[in-house]
Amino acid sequence: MTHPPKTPLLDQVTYPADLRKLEDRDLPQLAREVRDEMIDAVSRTGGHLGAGLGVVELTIAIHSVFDTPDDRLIFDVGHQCYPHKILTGRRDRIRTLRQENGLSGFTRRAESEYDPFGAAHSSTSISAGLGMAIAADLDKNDRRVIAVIGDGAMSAGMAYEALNNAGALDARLIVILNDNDMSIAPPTGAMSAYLARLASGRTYMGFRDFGKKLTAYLGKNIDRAITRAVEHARGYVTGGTMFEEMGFYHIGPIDGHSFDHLLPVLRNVRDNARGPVLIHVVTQKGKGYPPAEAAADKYHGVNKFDVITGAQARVKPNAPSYTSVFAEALVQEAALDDKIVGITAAMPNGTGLDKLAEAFPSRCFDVGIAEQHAVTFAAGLAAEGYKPFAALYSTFLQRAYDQVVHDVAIQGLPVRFPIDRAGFVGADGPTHAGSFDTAFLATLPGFVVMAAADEAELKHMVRTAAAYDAGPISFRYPRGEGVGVDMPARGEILQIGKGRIVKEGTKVALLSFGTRLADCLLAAEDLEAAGLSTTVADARFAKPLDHELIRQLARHHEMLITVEEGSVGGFGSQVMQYLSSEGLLDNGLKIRSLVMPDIWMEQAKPEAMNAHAGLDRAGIVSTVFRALGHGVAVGVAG
Ligand SMILES: Cc1ncc(C[n+]2csc(CCOP(=O)(O)OP(=O)(O)O)c2C)c(N)n1
Ligand SMILES: CC(=O)[C@@H](O)[C@H](O)COP(=O)(O)O
Ligand SMILES: [Mg+2]
Repeated sequence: MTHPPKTPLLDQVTYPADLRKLEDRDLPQLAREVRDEMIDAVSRTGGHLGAGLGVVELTIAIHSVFDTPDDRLIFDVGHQCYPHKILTGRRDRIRTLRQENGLSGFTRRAESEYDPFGAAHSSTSISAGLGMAIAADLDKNDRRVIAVIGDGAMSAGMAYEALNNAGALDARLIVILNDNDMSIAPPTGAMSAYLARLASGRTYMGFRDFGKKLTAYLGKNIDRAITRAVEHARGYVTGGTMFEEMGFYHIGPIDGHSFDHLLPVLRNVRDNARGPVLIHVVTQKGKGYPPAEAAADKYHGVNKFDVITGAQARVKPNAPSYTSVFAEALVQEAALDDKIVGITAAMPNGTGLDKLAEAFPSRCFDVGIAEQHAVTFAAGLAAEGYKPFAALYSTFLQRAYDQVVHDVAIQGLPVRFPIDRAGFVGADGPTHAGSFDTAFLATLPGFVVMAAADEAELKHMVRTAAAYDAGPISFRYPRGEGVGVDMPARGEILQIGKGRIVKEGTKVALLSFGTRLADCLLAAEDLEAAGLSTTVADARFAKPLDHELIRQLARHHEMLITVEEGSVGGFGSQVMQYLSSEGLLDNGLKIRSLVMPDIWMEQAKPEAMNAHAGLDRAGIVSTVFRALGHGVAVGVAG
């Protein structure tokens, strides 16, 4: 590998049509060059490396055999799509990955006609593919639809809902199961074990007999009912796979890095498949880059790195990450209370629950990519007197909302919800932003909804949640590092529903919910310098609200501004509801509610996103000036 890479063959390929002009014998070289290009690019941008390295040959083979973009190719999650982007007219922008105004780190319809469906949350590809396959049938169009889904993504219930429906509809859908025996962490669950048995139990098929068998099953002029009966009988004789029992013709396992395996199978399926087909390919996450192959996480998500050594750039943090503060606080409380248990949905490292698993392996559960199950599993534990901490990213908690309402809130079960990645997350963009959790939780009767203003507050909230058994309780905190405050040896138990005044003033009141407090304090300095005496308060709770604090701020200030890194409908809306219902808006109080803007904000650095949203120091100051009728507007705050 040279750096920057020499790519004479790839230089001839801008789109798949160029790729399809190459001979089969050229494709291994093309794969080497795509890999080199991708490693070089991600070494400069950071991003998801391991998954894409594992599907270089598969991506090339699919674009070589199928007539993309007319044949639809959908990647599940989409974090493995960098080779696909390099081969579909976006190589020239691949070094803008996940940056402001750059390429998305996932597939996006708005970005390319080669991305027929956006992704980022997992396990959606089969459903979307089925929709497109049925649309093709209704249009009497013979386009093919291919969904590439990983073994990790196959641990989510939605994938089975789709398989179940596809099998029944006998849809012409091609599902390629990319089995690299990895999720972000090593996979969990019975499905993973089943796939491992399939991958090891059934030797790679010889292609002569395979070709005859596949053509016999898939043959154009043989009545489908007969072939399905034959296939079903085969299942009884040879022990059909779960996929076959669900109506799919199951092919594989085949070697997902061998063009000698991939090309004949894909061509045969392209030319003969009449019903749903599942092709089981076995690949290696991180393939072709030794530092990734050797890493426990296969370089799933990496910072910028040195291509030669694989050493990732590490910025020395000024303060511990919120995730590490949560994890350490939880382990500390779990050591004192054996009813505390942790649940993660395939994100042990991302949520920090790997630390709980190390300390108390029998009290930490990785349920796979199964957020709905995670929440109701936690509810079951709570029903039996345990104290479950279901740690989910804000964006992924969205997937389990009905479970939160129906299984936890209505029953008033004391499930604890540590909500990580709350607010803007930066490089992952709108699909991963933690925008809505306050809005969708604070509307639920009986829910306690907290937000940590800094890492010390987070430690208090972990202790408070551990001690709170009266019903469901959540606490949100952002991606990244804290602000560098002094840390208590152990968190304190906060009084439920009580906020705190951080700075006394008389004219303007800034009421913060969450980590925007730091910017509120800086804005207060600027406002004081402009002669505006400013109070800063930390609400701590969006539910129950601190009515006494809010009344005091409303009655003794000319202006009240709420600030939160969340969508409209959250904390500020709760405060407005209270103020209006109490008649506290009837005496001319100037009020503004600063929230994340009502747009899908594309990826950028989180601080830039907060500035664009008017949620930073300058945006808060300009809002006050505008509301008081003087000064210039800064930022785009609405
Ligand atoms: C609903 C949801 N939960 C969690 C995640 C986080 N996540 C991203 S990729 C991934 C693992 C995917 O594993 P697999 O499908 O096997 O793909 P691989 O990385 O192995 O190629 C997870 C858990 C997500 N994207 N969506
Ligand atoms: C693809 C995916 O969904 C995860 O890898 C996600 O990008 C992780 O986000 P963090 O980097 O914030 O842990
Ligand atoms: Mg995998």
